[in-house]
Amino acid sequence: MPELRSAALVGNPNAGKSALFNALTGARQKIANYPGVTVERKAGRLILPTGETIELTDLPGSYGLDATSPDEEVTRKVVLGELPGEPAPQVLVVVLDASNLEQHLVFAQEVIALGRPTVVALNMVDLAERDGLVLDPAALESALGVPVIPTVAVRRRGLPELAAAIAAAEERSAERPHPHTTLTERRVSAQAIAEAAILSETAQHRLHARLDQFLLHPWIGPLVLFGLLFVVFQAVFTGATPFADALEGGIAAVADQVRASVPQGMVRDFVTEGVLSGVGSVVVFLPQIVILFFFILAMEASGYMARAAFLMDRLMARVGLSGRSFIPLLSSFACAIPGIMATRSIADPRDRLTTILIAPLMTCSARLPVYAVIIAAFIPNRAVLPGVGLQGLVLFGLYVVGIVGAMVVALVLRSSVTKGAASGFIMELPKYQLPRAKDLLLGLWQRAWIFLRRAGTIIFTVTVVLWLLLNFPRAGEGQNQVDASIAGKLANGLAVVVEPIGFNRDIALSLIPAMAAREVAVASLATSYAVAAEDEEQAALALGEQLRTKWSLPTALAFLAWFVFAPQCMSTIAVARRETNGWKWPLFMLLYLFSLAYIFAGITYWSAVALGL
Ligand SMILES: Nc1nc2c(ncn2[C@@H]2O[C@H](COP(=O)(O)OP(=O)(O)OP(=O)(O)O)[C@@H](O)[C@H]2O)c(=O)[nH]1
Ligand SMILES: [Mg+2]
Repeated sequence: MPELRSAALVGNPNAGKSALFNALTGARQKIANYPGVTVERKAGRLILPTGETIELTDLPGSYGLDATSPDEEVTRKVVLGELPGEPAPQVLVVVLDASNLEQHLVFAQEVIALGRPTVVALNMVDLAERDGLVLDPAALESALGVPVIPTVAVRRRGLPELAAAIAAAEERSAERPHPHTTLTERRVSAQAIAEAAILSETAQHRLHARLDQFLLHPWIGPLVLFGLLFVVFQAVFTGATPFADALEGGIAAVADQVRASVPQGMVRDFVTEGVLSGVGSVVVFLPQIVILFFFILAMEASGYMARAAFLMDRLMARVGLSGRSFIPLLSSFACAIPGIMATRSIADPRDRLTTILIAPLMTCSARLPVYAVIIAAFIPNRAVLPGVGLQGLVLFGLYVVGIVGAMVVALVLRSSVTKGAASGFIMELPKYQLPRAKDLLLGLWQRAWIFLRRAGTIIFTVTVVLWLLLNFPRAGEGQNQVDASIAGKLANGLAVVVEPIGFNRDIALSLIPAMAAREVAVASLATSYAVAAEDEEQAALALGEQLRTKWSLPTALAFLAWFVFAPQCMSTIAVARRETNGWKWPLFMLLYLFSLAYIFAGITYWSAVALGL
């Protein structure tokens, strides 16, 4: 074989390819316990025991080389070397889930039959042992005709052996011509090979089977899911409050320090009004973000997420979608961008388009600061039932409105622009696993970092620009600075449009910069109130107190309703353009979401006024 330069990890979804990739290359690709996590190929550097460095590619999971979804197509093209200018990887590393051998052998045989240098990583042997399976790698090796290396990716077991086997992988096609086999033939032989490789099996599946009976029960299951989500939103409020208060106090103390030590003038105003009030008002939501992601990551790692998709399948079928759409939609709770990317695992193009179009309706974590600031200011912090706070309940309600909105929109789209029947849904349920503390902490750290980086880059930049636009031209004697500024004048124009739905000029002012990212709405409200403040004492007031004195309850509620729908995120539009190959659908998305935002904010405002709130 010519000098070894490249290898790729192939196998069924959820076999642990990305976990192996991370362990072998030191990368930090997302891993989670459900199929369809990786949707793009990703390359990294692997150093072999021989000292050579090769390029290792992580691929999306696949069930076969003739699969049709966009992510599986990537796998096929890379494996077969169909990408222009990119030769096929020299060594194929087939990753098998040892606890799910028979099923994973079906695709493995297809890859091995290509006759290329191949190594099998028999991964998750720890789970197989846990389930009472004793395997014989040697039997598997002789049945498959390629080296088989037992591994535990998450505990780094078997990695040096795997790397050595990659280095030693041999050219095989000449000696072992494989006839083309059909899927049925491969299924039959998969069963035979698995049987021969399994030395003994004790019935230890019982606990998990019982757990599934309970969690997948037609009506207990949804109840548990609903209850769980409910707990999450309660925790986001109650758990975060002390930390958020401490952060807020810290930022206020820094602002006081700046006021005391920097002489009065533009520099001081810039730091206190622009940076500390503006960016600081977003950063205080870090504890909420961390708590939300703690639950999301734990659900992903434990294997519960895929069960939730299974439970939702029936509901999704009613609106013309399948459980396949559930995972992209669920990812959209973090951010619509990975959510829209995750739709690549949906084979049916119309299912996929519908899912892309409704993904922005899922409440992404960027909305959390907006919701939380309004809820904390306007919704009394009292218990409706023992242990059930009103604030958490309202937050939960906002998430539900987003979900219901998405379902209604899906129903309408599926009977008009993306007309068609729901496609079937099959997804394998992953094994239950206890989330590993290290993975959880790493995941939380990554999410916290993403949040802080946004605050330091995009939110900071937009807030600085806004602060400049708010401060120039300077106000004359007796005139308010915001009224005199460029930003104030621009906002006056937009205010005419949004006044009918109960929005004031301050809100109009925050909506334009918030197109960059939703959290900017909070930062720009805080900055504009700090700039508009008559004196230092007023400027130092927390945003919540400013809102309470300046907004009516109907206005605050209309603002919440607006943010359930409004597509205020440039990056989402950009990703939708890339994933749908054109401007048509992102423009459609902008139009329908802004219309819904306007209509629902208006309905909310006028209903609240009519109710005398
Ligand atoms: N116990 C155990 N868990 C593992 C092992 N390898 C991976 N996992 C877990 O299995 C789950 C799936 O791992 P991934 O690496 O995301 O799987 P993948 O093959 O990349 O999946 P797709 O990207 O969806 O194709 C994760 O929860 C991992 O933590 C292993 O050897 N033992
Ligand atoms: Mg993966």
